[in-house]
Amino acid sequence: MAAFEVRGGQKLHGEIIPQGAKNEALQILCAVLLSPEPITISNVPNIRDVNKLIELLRDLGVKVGQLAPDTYMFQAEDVRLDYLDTPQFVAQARELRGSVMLLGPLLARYGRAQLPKPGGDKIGRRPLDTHFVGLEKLGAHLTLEGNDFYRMHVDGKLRGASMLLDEASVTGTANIVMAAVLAEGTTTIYNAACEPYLQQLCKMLVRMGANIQGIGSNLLTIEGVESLGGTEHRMLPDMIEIGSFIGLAAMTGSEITIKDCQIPELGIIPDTFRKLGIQLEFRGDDIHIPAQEHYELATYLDGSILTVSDHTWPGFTPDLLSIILVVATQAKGTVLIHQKMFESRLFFVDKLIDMGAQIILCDPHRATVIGLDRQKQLHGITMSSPDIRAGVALLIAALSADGKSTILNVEQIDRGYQNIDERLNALGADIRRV
Ligand SMILES: CC(=O)N[C@H]1[C@@H](OP(=O)(O)OP(=O)(O)OC[C@H]2O[C@@H](n3ccc(=O)[nH]c3=O)[C@H](O)[C@@H]2O)O[C@H](CO)[C@@H](O)[C@@H]1O
Ligand SMILES: C=C(OP(=O)(O)O)C(=O)O
Repeated sequence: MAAFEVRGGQKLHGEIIPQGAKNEALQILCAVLLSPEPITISNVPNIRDVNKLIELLRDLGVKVGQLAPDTYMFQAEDVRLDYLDTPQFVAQARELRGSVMLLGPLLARYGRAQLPKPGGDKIGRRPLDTHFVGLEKLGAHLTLEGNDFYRMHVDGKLRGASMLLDEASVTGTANIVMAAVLAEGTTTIYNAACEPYLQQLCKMLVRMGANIQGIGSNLLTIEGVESLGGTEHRMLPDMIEIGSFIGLAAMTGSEITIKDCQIPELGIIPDTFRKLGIQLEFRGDDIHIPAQEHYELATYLDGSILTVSDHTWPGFTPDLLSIILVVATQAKGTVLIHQKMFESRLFFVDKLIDMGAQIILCDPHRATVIGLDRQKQLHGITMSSPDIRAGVALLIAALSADGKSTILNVEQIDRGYQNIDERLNALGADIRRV
Protein backbone atom coordinates (compact mmCIF):
# COMPACT_ATOMS: atom_id res chain seq x y z
CA MET A 1 0.00 0.00 0.00
CA ALA A 2 1.47 3.33 -1.04
CA ALA A 3 1.38 6.41 1.20
CA PHE A 4 1.94 10.16 0.88
CA GLU A 5 4.20 11.99 3.27
CA VAL A 6 3.09 15.59 3.19
CA ARG A 7 4.87 18.56 4.70
CA GLY A 8 2.18 21.18 5.07
CA GLY A 9 2.14 24.94 5.21
CA GLN A 10 3.62 25.70 1.76
CA LYS A 11 1.92 28.31 -0.41
CA LEU A 12 1.29 26.94 -3.89
CA HIS A 13 1.53 29.04 -7.00
CA GLY A 14 1.00 28.58 -10.72
CA GLU A 15 -1.17 27.00 -13.37
CA ILE A 16 -2.68 23.54 -13.43
CA ILE A 17 -4.51 21.70 -16.22
CA PRO A 18 -7.40 19.49 -15.11
CA GLN A 19 -7.41 15.88 -16.34
CA GLY A 20 -10.23 14.43 -18.43
CA ALA A 21 -13.33 13.49 -16.44
CA LYS A 22 -13.17 10.12 -14.65
CA ASN A 23 -16.90 9.43 -14.53
CA GLU A 24 -17.41 10.47 -18.15
CA ALA A 25 -14.50 8.26 -19.22
CA LEU A 26 -16.07 5.19 -17.59
CA GLN A 27 -19.32 5.69 -19.54
CA ILE A 28 -17.63 6.50 -22.84
CA LEU A 29 -15.29 3.49 -22.62
CA CYS A 30 -18.22 1.11 -22.07
CA ALA A 31 -19.99 2.65 -25.08
CA VAL A 32 -17.22 1.52 -27.46
CA LEU A 33 -18.83 -1.94 -27.24
CA LEU A 34 -21.84 -0.62 -29.14
CA SER A 35 -20.14 -0.44 -32.54
CA PRO A 36 -17.84 -2.66 -34.62
CA GLU A 37 -16.21 0.46 -36.08
CA PRO A 38 -13.21 2.42 -34.74
CA ILE A 39 -13.84 5.01 -32.02
CA THR A 40 -11.12 7.49 -31.09
CA ILE A 41 -11.24 9.03 -27.63
CA SER A 42 -9.03 11.88 -26.42
CA ASN A 43 -8.36 13.58 -23.07
CA VAL A 44 -8.51 10.15 -21.42
CA PRO A 45 -7.26 10.50 -17.82
CA ASN A 46 -4.36 8.27 -16.81
CA ILE A 47 -5.94 7.01 -13.57
CA ARG A 48 -6.36 3.57 -12.01
CA ASP A 49 -10.09 3.06 -12.66
CA VAL A 50 -9.85 4.11 -16.29
CA ASN A 51 -6.72 2.04 -16.94
CA LYS A 52 -8.40 -0.99 -15.40
CA LEU A 53 -11.44 -0.59 -17.62
CA ILE A 54 -9.25 -0.23 -20.72
CA GLU A 55 -7.43 -3.44 -19.74
CA LEU A 56 -10.76 -5.20 -19.23
CA LEU A 57 -11.99 -4.12 -22.67
CA ARG A 58 -8.74 -5.37 -24.24
CA ASP A 59 -9.15 -8.73 -22.50
CA LEU A 60 -12.73 -8.88 -23.84
CA GLY A 61 -11.29 -8.73 -27.34
CA VAL A 62 -11.67 -5.02 -28.10
CA LYS A 63 -8.74 -3.77 -30.21
CA VAL A 64 -7.06 -0.96 -28.30
CA GLY A 65 -4.41 1.35 -29.76
CA GLN A 66 -2.79 4.19 -27.81
CA LEU A 67 -2.29 7.01 -30.33
CA ALA A 68 -0.92 9.57 -27.84
CA PRO A 69 -0.54 9.63 -24.03
CA ASP A 70 -4.19 10.70 -23.64
CA THR A 71 -5.70 9.38 -26.89
CA TYR A 72 -6.88 5.85 -27.66
CA MET A 73 -8.52 4.08 -30.57
CA PHE A 74 -10.97 1.27 -29.75
CA GLN A 75 -12.58 -1.22 -32.10
CA ALA A 76 -15.08 -3.75 -30.75
CA GLU A 77 -15.24 -5.93 -33.86
CA ASP A 78 -14.66 -9.38 -32.33
CA VAL A 79 -15.77 -9.38 -28.73
CA ARG A 80 -14.93 -12.59 -26.82
CA LEU A 81 -18.12 -13.16 -24.86
CA ASP A 82 -16.62 -16.32 -23.32
CA TYR A 83 -14.26 -14.04 -21.39
CA LEU A 84 -17.29 -13.03 -19.27
CA ASP A 85 -17.23 -16.58 -17.83
CA THR A 86 -13.63 -16.38 -16.57
CA PRO A 87 -12.49 -15.66 -12.99
CA GLN A 88 -10.21 -12.94 -14.44
CA PHE A 89 -13.24 -11.01 -15.72
CA VAL A 90 -15.00 -11.34 -12.37
CA ALA A 91 -11.92 -10.07 -10.53
CA GLN A 92 -11.51 -7.11 -12.91
CA ALA A 93 -15.19 -6.11 -12.82
CA ARG A 94 -15.21 -6.20 -9.01
CA GLU A 95 -12.49 -3.57 -8.87
CA LEU A 96 -14.44 -0.57 -10.14
CA ARG A 97 -17.94 0.85 -10.16
CA GLY A 98 -17.77 1.77 -13.85
CA SER A 99 -17.79 -1.90 -14.92
CA VAL A 100 -21.54 -1.94 -14.23
CA MET A 101 -22.00 0.00 -17.47
CA LEU A 102 -20.86 -2.99 -19.53
CA LEU A 103 -24.34 -4.47 -19.00
CA GLY A 104 -26.33 -2.15 -21.30
CA PRO A 105 -24.00 -2.29 -24.33
CA LEU A 106 -23.43 -6.07 -24.07
CA LEU A 107 -27.17 -6.76 -23.86
CA ALA A 108 -27.94 -4.42 -26.75
CA ARG A 109 -25.32 -5.83 -29.06
CA TYR A 110 -25.02 -9.49 -28.01
CA GLY A 111 -28.20 -10.23 -26.04
CA ARG A 112 -26.32 -11.43 -23.00
CA ALA A 113 -24.33 -9.90 -20.16
CA GLN A 114 -23.16 -10.82 -16.69
CA LEU A 115 -21.40 -9.10 -13.86
CA PRO A 116 -20.38 -9.52 -10.24
CA LYS A 117 -21.36 -6.77 -7.82
CA PRO A 118 -19.13 -3.93 -9.06
CA GLY A 119 -16.52 -2.18 -6.92
CA GLY A 120 -15.98 1.53 -6.35
CA ASP A 121 -16.10 3.61 -3.21
CA LYS A 122 -17.47 2.01 -0.05
CA ILE A 123 -19.63 4.96 0.92
CA GLY A 124 -22.89 3.28 1.95
CA ARG A 125 -25.51 1.27 0.13
CA ARG A 126 -25.24 1.68 -3.63
CA PRO A 127 -28.30 -0.12 -5.02
CA LEU A 128 -28.38 -1.24 -8.64
CA ASP A 129 -32.14 -1.77 -8.82
CA THR A 130 -32.71 1.16 -11.19
CA HIS A 131 -30.30 -0.44 -13.69
CA PHE A 132 -32.04 -3.82 -13.64
CA VAL A 133 -35.61 -2.52 -13.58
CA GLY A 134 -34.83 -0.29 -16.58
CA LEU A 135 -33.14 -3.08 -18.55
CA GLU A 136 -35.99 -5.46 -17.71
CA LYS A 137 -38.49 -2.92 -19.05
CA LEU A 138 -36.58 -3.15 -22.34
CA GLY A 139 -37.19 -6.92 -22.34
CA ALA A 140 -34.06 -8.30 -20.66
CA HIS A 141 -34.30 -11.09 -18.07
CA LEU A 142 -32.29 -11.03 -14.85
CA THR A 143 -31.07 -14.04 -12.88
CA LEU A 144 -29.50 -13.33 -9.51
CA GLU A 145 -26.85 -15.69 -8.14
CA GLY A 146 -26.57 -15.15 -4.40
CA ASN A 147 -26.91 -11.44 -4.04
CA ASP A 148 -23.73 -10.48 -5.75
CA PHE A 149 -23.71 -11.97 -9.25
CA TYR A 150 -26.05 -10.89 -12.02
CA ARG A 151 -26.81 -12.64 -15.32
CA MET A 152 -28.98 -11.02 -17.98
CA HIS A 153 -30.19 -12.18 -21.36
CA VAL A 154 -32.68 -11.14 -24.03
CA ASP A 155 -34.83 -13.45 -26.15
CA GLY A 156 -34.51 -11.86 -29.58
CA LYS A 157 -34.03 -8.09 -29.48
CA LEU A 158 -34.51 -5.44 -26.80
CA ARG A 159 -37.74 -3.51 -27.32
CA GLY A 160 -38.28 0.18 -26.59
CA ALA A 161 -40.45 1.04 -23.57
CA SER A 162 -41.56 4.00 -21.47
CA MET A 163 -40.19 4.17 -17.97
CA LEU A 164 -40.13 6.44 -14.96
CA LEU A 165 -36.96 5.76 -12.98
CA ASP A 166 -37.33 5.44 -9.22
CA GLU A 167 -34.12 7.44 -8.84
CA ALA A 168 -32.05 9.49 -11.24
CA SER A 169 -29.10 7.11 -11.11
CA VAL A 170 -26.06 8.30 -13.08
CA THR A 171 -24.66 4.93 -14.13
CA GLY A 172 -28.19 3.47 -14.25
CA THR A 173 -29.31 6.06 -16.80
CA ALA A 174 -26.14 5.44 -18.84
CA ASN A 175 -26.82 1.69 -18.89
CA ILE A 176 -30.43 2.12 -20.00
CA VAL A 177 -29.52 4.70 -22.67
CA MET A 178 -26.82 2.42 -24.10
CA ALA A 179 -29.29 -0.46 -24.26
CA ALA A 180 -32.12 1.63 -25.74
CA VAL A 181 -30.14 3.07 -28.65
CA LEU A 182 -30.06 -0.38 -30.29
CA ALA A 183 -33.54 -1.52 -29.13
CA GLU A 184 -36.48 -1.90 -31.51
CA GLY A 185 -38.79 1.14 -31.31
CA THR A 186 -39.06 4.10 -28.96
CA THR A 187 -37.88 4.37 -25.36
CA THR A 188 -38.71 7.25 -23.04
CA ILE A 189 -36.77 7.62 -19.82
CA TYR A 190 -38.30 10.06 -17.33
CA ASN A 191 -36.38 11.08 -14.19
CA ALA A 192 -33.21 10.39 -16.16
CA ALA A 193 -29.95 11.65 -14.67
CA CYS A 194 -28.49 14.48 -16.77
CA GLU A 195 -24.95 15.11 -15.45
CA PRO A 196 -22.49 16.43 -18.06
CA TYR A 197 -21.12 12.86 -18.13
CA LEU A 198 -24.47 11.68 -19.53
CA GLN A 199 -24.82 14.61 -21.88
CA GLN A 200 -21.39 13.77 -23.28
CA LEU A 201 -22.34 10.08 -23.65
CA CYS A 202 -25.57 10.96 -25.47
CA LYS A 203 -23.79 13.40 -27.78
CA MET A 204 -21.23 10.74 -28.67
CA LEU A 205 -23.97 8.17 -29.33
CA VAL A 206 -25.75 10.67 -31.62
CA ARG A 207 -22.51 11.14 -33.57
CA MET A 208 -22.41 7.33 -33.91
CA GLY A 209 -25.90 7.38 -35.46
CA ALA A 210 -28.21 7.11 -32.43
CA ASN A 211 -31.42 9.10 -32.24
CA ILE A 212 -31.75 10.74 -28.80
CA GLN A 213 -33.95 13.74 -27.96
CA GLY A 214 -33.96 15.70 -24.70
CA ILE A 215 -30.22 15.55 -24.00
CA GLY A 216 -29.45 17.56 -20.84
CA SER A 217 -32.99 17.17 -19.48
CA ASN A 218 -34.58 14.50 -17.26
CA LEU A 219 -36.76 13.22 -20.11
CA LEU A 220 -34.92 11.34 -22.83
CA THR A 221 -36.63 9.97 -25.92
CA ILE A 222 -34.65 7.39 -27.85
CA GLU A 223 -35.59 5.95 -31.22
CA GLY A 224 -33.70 2.69 -31.62
CA VAL A 225 -31.50 2.14 -34.69
CA GLU A 226 -30.17 -1.05 -36.35
CA SER A 227 -26.48 -0.34 -35.78
CA LEU A 228 -24.01 2.35 -34.75
CA GLY A 229 -20.85 3.55 -36.49
CA GLY A 230 -17.50 4.89 -35.34
CA THR A 231 -16.72 8.41 -34.13
CA GLU A 232 -14.25 10.67 -32.35
CA HIS A 233 -14.88 11.96 -28.87
CA ARG A 234 -13.05 14.30 -26.49
CA MET A 235 -13.64 14.08 -22.75
CA LEU A 236 -14.57 17.18 -20.78
CA PRO A 237 -12.17 18.37 -18.07
CA ASP A 238 -12.97 16.69 -14.74
CA MET A 239 -15.32 19.00 -12.84
CA ILE A 240 -14.55 17.20 -9.59
CA GLU A 241 -10.83 17.79 -10.06
CA ILE A 242 -11.53 21.47 -10.83
CA GLY A 243 -13.57 21.78 -7.62
CA SER A 244 -10.82 20.01 -5.68
CA PHE A 245 -8.23 22.51 -6.96
CA ILE A 246 -10.47 25.48 -6.04
CA GLY A 247 -10.74 24.06 -2.51
CA LEU A 248 -7.00 23.39 -2.34
CA ALA A 249 -6.17 26.99 -3.35
CA ALA A 250 -8.51 28.46 -0.72
CA MET A 251 -7.45 26.17 2.10
CA THR A 252 -3.71 26.76 1.54
CA GLY A 253 -4.11 30.52 0.86
CA SER A 254 -2.53 30.00 -2.56
CA GLU A 255 -2.87 31.72 -5.91
CA ILE A 256 -3.70 29.15 -8.58
CA THR A 257 -5.03 29.32 -12.12
CA ILE A 258 -6.95 26.28 -13.37
CA LYS A 259 -6.69 26.16 -17.14
CA ASP A 260 -9.34 25.38 -19.77
CA CYS A 261 -12.18 24.52 -17.40
CA GLN A 262 -15.13 24.55 -19.88
CA ILE A 263 -16.80 26.85 -17.35
CA PRO A 264 -20.35 26.62 -18.78
CA GLU A 265 -20.31 22.86 -18.03
CA LEU A 266 -19.56 23.37 -14.32
CA GLY A 267 -23.15 24.19 -13.39
CA ILE A 268 -23.56 25.36 -9.82
CA ILE A 269 -20.05 24.35 -8.71
CA PRO A 270 -18.35 27.80 -8.90
CA ASP A 271 -21.23 29.54 -7.08
CA THR A 272 -21.19 26.92 -4.33
CA PHE A 273 -17.49 27.66 -3.65
CA ARG A 274 -18.34 31.38 -3.70
CA LYS A 275 -20.81 30.75 -0.85
CA LEU A 276 -17.79 29.75 1.22
CA GLY A 277 -16.41 33.23 0.57
CA ILE A 278 -13.83 32.03 -1.97
CA GLN A 279 -13.07 34.51 -4.72
CA LEU A 280 -13.03 33.03 -8.22
CA GLU A 281 -12.20 35.02 -11.29
CA PHE A 282 -13.11 33.72 -14.74
CA ARG A 283 -10.33 34.66 -17.18
CA GLY A 284 -11.61 33.43 -20.52
CA ASP A 285 -12.03 29.71 -19.86
CA ASP A 286 -9.54 29.67 -16.96
CA ILE A 287 -10.48 29.98 -13.29
CA HIS A 288 -8.11 32.13 -11.27
CA ILE A 289 -8.20 31.85 -7.49
CA PRO A 290 -6.26 34.69 -5.82
CA ALA A 291 -4.38 34.11 -2.56
CA GLN A 292 -6.87 34.79 0.23
CA GLU A 293 -5.91 35.17 3.86
CA HIS A 294 -9.55 34.93 4.98
CA TYR A 295 -12.79 33.68 3.46
CA GLU A 296 -16.15 34.06 5.12
CA LEU A 297 -19.11 31.69 4.83
CA ALA A 298 -22.34 33.20 3.55
CA THR A 299 -25.50 33.00 5.63
CA TYR A 300 -29.07 32.92 4.35
CA LEU A 301 -30.73 36.32 3.89
CA ASP A 302 -32.28 36.13 7.35
CA GLY A 303 -28.86 35.53 8.89
CA SER A 304 -29.39 31.82 9.58
CA ILE A 305 -26.63 29.23 9.09
CA LEU A 306 -25.89 28.08 5.55
CA THR A 307 -26.45 24.47 4.46
CA VAL A 308 -24.52 22.94 1.57
CA SER A 309 -26.09 19.69 0.40
CA ASP A 310 -25.84 17.36 -2.57
CA HIS A 311 -28.48 16.78 -5.21
CA THR A 312 -28.77 15.14 -8.60
CA TRP A 313 -27.69 17.37 -11.50
CA PRO A 314 -28.13 20.32 -11.93
CA GLY A 315 -27.84 20.35 -8.12
CA PHE A 316 -24.51 20.20 -6.36
CA THR A 317 -22.61 16.97 -6.96
CA PRO A 318 -22.10 14.68 -3.92
CA ASP A 319 -18.54 14.07 -5.12
CA LEU A 320 -17.48 17.57 -4.04
CA LEU A 321 -19.08 17.72 -0.59
CA SER A 322 -16.01 16.27 1.16
CA ILE A 323 -13.94 19.04 -0.42
CA ILE A 324 -16.44 21.73 0.64
CA LEU A 325 -16.35 20.30 4.15
CA VAL A 326 -12.57 20.44 4.49
CA VAL A 327 -12.37 23.97 3.08
CA ALA A 328 -15.04 25.15 5.56
CA THR A 329 -12.77 24.14 8.47
CA GLN A 330 -10.63 27.26 7.85
CA ALA A 331 -13.44 29.63 6.82
CA LYS A 332 -14.94 32.28 9.05
CA GLY A 333 -18.42 31.16 10.12
CA THR A 334 -20.45 27.99 10.42
CA VAL A 335 -22.00 25.68 7.83
CA LEU A 336 -24.09 22.53 7.88
CA ILE A 337 -22.90 19.94 5.37
CA HIS A 338 -25.74 17.60 4.42
CA GLN A 339 -24.70 14.55 2.38
CA LYS A 340 -28.10 13.21 1.37
CA MET A 341 -27.15 10.54 -1.15
CA PHE A 342 -24.54 8.42 0.61
CA GLU A 343 -24.58 7.06 4.14
CA SER A 344 -20.91 6.58 4.95
CA ARG A 345 -19.22 9.43 3.22
CA LEU A 346 -18.78 11.77 6.18
CA PHE A 347 -17.02 9.44 8.62
CA PHE A 348 -13.64 10.78 7.52
CA VAL A 349 -14.33 13.91 9.59
CA ASP A 350 -12.89 12.01 12.60
CA LYS A 351 -9.48 12.49 11.00
CA LEU A 352 -10.05 16.21 10.52
CA ILE A 353 -11.12 16.47 14.16
CA ASP A 354 -7.85 14.74 15.14
CA MET A 355 -6.05 17.42 13.13
CA GLY A 356 -7.75 20.14 15.18
CA ALA A 357 -10.82 20.96 13.07
CA GLN A 358 -14.06 21.97 14.83
CA ILE A 359 -16.71 19.62 13.45
CA ILE A 360 -19.76 17.97 14.97
CA LEU A 361 -20.89 14.85 13.14
CA CYS A 362 -24.61 15.14 13.83
CA ASP A 363 -25.53 11.82 12.19
CA PRO A 364 -24.18 9.81 9.21
CA HIS A 365 -25.55 12.39 6.76
CA ARG A 366 -24.89 15.71 8.47
CA ALA A 367 -21.88 17.51 9.90
CA THR A 368 -21.67 21.02 11.30
CA VAL A 369 -18.37 22.76 10.65
CA ILE A 370 -17.33 25.69 12.79
CA GLY A 371 -14.65 27.47 10.80
CA LEU A 372 -11.36 28.37 12.51
CA ASP A 373 -10.73 31.43 10.30
CA ARG A 374 -7.02 30.50 10.45
CA GLN A 375 -6.88 31.45 14.14
CA LYS A 376 -5.54 27.94 14.63
CA GLN A 377 -3.76 25.83 12.02
CA LEU A 378 -4.61 22.14 11.60
CA HIS A 379 -1.70 19.87 12.62
CA GLY A 380 -0.30 16.91 10.71
CA ILE A 381 -1.20 13.34 11.70
CA THR A 382 -1.10 9.84 10.21
CA MET A 383 -4.38 8.82 8.58
CA SER A 384 -5.76 6.48 5.95
CA SER A 385 -7.78 7.46 2.91
CA PRO A 386 -11.21 5.78 3.11
CA ASP A 387 -12.45 6.80 -0.35
CA ILE A 388 -11.38 8.78 -3.35
CA ARG A 389 -12.86 12.21 -2.43
CA ALA A 390 -12.24 11.93 1.32
CA GLY A 391 -8.67 11.04 0.34
CA VAL A 392 -8.22 14.28 -1.55
CA ALA A 393 -9.97 16.24 1.22
CA LEU A 394 -7.41 14.79 3.66
CA LEU A 395 -4.59 15.65 1.25
CA ILE A 396 -5.84 19.26 1.13
CA ALA A 397 -6.02 19.33 4.94
CA ALA A 398 -2.48 17.92 5.15
CA LEU A 399 -1.13 20.52 2.69
CA SER A 400 -2.57 23.31 4.83
CA ALA A 401 -1.51 21.79 8.16
CA ASP A 402 1.40 22.50 10.42
CA GLY A 403 4.02 19.74 10.26
CA LYS A 404 4.12 16.34 8.62
CA SER A 405 1.12 14.18 7.75
CA THR A 406 1.14 10.65 6.39
CA ILE A 407 -1.79 9.53 4.26
CA LEU A 408 -2.03 5.77 3.86
CA ASN A 409 -3.96 3.88 1.18
CA VAL A 410 -3.40 6.50 -1.52
CA GLU A 411 -4.46 3.93 -4.14
CA GLN A 412 -7.90 5.33 -3.35
CA ILE A 413 -6.76 8.76 -4.52
CA ASP A 414 -5.00 7.28 -7.57
CA ARG A 415 -8.34 5.80 -8.67
CA GLY A 416 -9.44 9.23 -9.75
CA TYR A 417 -6.61 11.78 -9.69
CA GLN A 418 -3.82 11.58 -12.24
CA ASN A 419 -0.27 11.83 -10.76
CA ILE A 420 -1.66 14.16 -8.13
CA ASP A 421 1.59 14.26 -6.11
CA GLU A 422 3.75 15.27 -9.08
CA ARG A 423 1.24 17.83 -10.36
CA LEU A 424 0.86 19.51 -6.96
CA ASN A 425 4.61 19.39 -6.30
CA ALA A 426 5.02 21.36 -9.55
CA LEU A 427 2.97 24.11 -7.86
CA GLY A 428 5.22 24.08 -4.78
CA ALA A 429 3.64 21.36 -2.62
CA ASP A 430 5.83 18.95 -0.66
CA ILE A 431 4.35 15.48 -1.16
CA ARG A 432 6.51 12.35 -1.17
CA ARG A 433 5.13 9.01 -2.38
CA VAL A 434 6.56 6.25 -0.16
C1 LIG B 1 -18.72 5.84 -11.78
C2 LIG B 1 -19.65 6.96 -11.48
O1 LIG B 1 -20.13 7.63 -12.36
N1 LIG B 1 -19.86 7.20 -10.18
C3 LIG B 1 -20.73 8.30 -9.80
C4 LIG B 1 -22.16 7.86 -9.93
O2 LIG B 1 -22.33 6.70 -9.13
P1 LIG B 1 -23.65 5.83 -9.27
O3 LIG B 1 -24.21 5.88 -10.63
O4 LIG B 1 -23.28 4.53 -8.68
O5 LIG B 1 -24.65 6.59 -8.30
P2 LIG B 1 -26.23 6.73 -8.43
O6 LIG B 1 -26.54 7.95 -9.21
O7 LIG B 1 -26.82 5.44 -8.87
O8 LIG B 1 -26.66 6.93 -6.91
C5 LIG B 1 -25.88 7.57 -5.95
C6 LIG B 1 -26.55 7.46 -4.59
O9 LIG B 1 -27.56 8.42 -4.51
C7 LIG B 1 -28.80 7.80 -4.25
N2 LIG B 1 -29.79 8.54 -5.06
C8 LIG B 1 -29.57 8.72 -6.40
C9 LIG B 1 -30.49 9.40 -7.18
C10 LIG B 1 -31.64 9.90 -6.57
O10 LIG B 1 -32.50 10.49 -7.24
N3 LIG B 1 -31.82 9.71 -5.25
C11 LIG B 1 -30.90 9.05 -4.47
O11 LIG B 1 -31.09 8.90 -3.28
C12 LIG B 1 -28.66 6.35 -4.65
O12 LIG B 1 -29.51 5.51 -3.93
C13 LIG B 1 -27.19 6.10 -4.34
O13 LIG B 1 -27.00 5.77 -2.99
O14 LIG B 1 -23.02 8.90 -9.49
C14 LIG B 1 -22.85 9.26 -8.11
C15 LIG B 1 -23.90 10.32 -7.78
O15 LIG B 1 -23.66 11.52 -8.47
C16 LIG B 1 -21.42 9.75 -7.88
O16 LIG B 1 -21.21 9.98 -6.50
C17 LIG B 1 -20.40 8.73 -8.37
O17 LIG B 1 -19.11 9.31 -8.38
C1 LIG C 1 -17.86 7.76 -5.80
C2 LIG C 1 -16.99 7.95 -6.79
O1 LIG C 1 -16.55 7.01 -7.63
P1 LIG C 1 -17.10 5.51 -7.91
O2 LIG C 1 -18.53 5.66 -8.25
O3 LIG C 1 -16.26 5.08 -9.06
O4 LIG C 1 -16.86 4.74 -6.66
C3 LIG C 1 -16.41 9.28 -7.07
O5 LIG C 1 -15.89 9.44 -8.19
O6 LIG C 1 -16.43 10.16 -6.19
